[in-house]
Amino acid sequence: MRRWLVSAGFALAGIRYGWASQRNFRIEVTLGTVAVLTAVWVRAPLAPVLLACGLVLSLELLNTALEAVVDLVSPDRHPLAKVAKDAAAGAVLLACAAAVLVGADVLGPPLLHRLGLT
Ligand SMILES: Nc1ncnc2c1ncn2[C@@H]1O[C@H](COP(=O)(O)OP(=O)(O)OP(=O)(O)O)[C@@H](O)[C@H]1O
Repeated sequence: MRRWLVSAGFALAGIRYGWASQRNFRIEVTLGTVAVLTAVWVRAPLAPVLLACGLVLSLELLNTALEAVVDLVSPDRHPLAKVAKDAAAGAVLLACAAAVLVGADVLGPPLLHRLGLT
């Protein structure tokens, strides 16, 4: 149990670093919070919204980790460093696009109904 708590502490430190250093991570946390609160408000299913948020935030942290490793091993510019960073950024972009589609599909209809637009 103590070892698990120590590991969880390191993991939380990683999340704190992401929050402190990555503007995109802060934006995604904010948008995710808005999406979850909206889902609660319009009584939409929470699971797909939470999964989409988790996917985006997890990939953003992995992207941050990969950027740190690339900067460590390849401080000078290198084509493979570019491939690694661009691919990781592409993964985040794909997850964000999927999250927007999930949000529109899950939150859109009940939100329009709640606002009296349908
Ligand atoms: N060592 C490198 N070699 C080659 N290209 C690089 C290298 N470092 C960065 N790049 C290029 O510059 C882009 C931006 O890299 P950078 O490390 O500034 O990340 P970023 O997208 O600004 O992320 P963040 O703002 O989260 O730090 C990369 O996607 C890549 O195309």
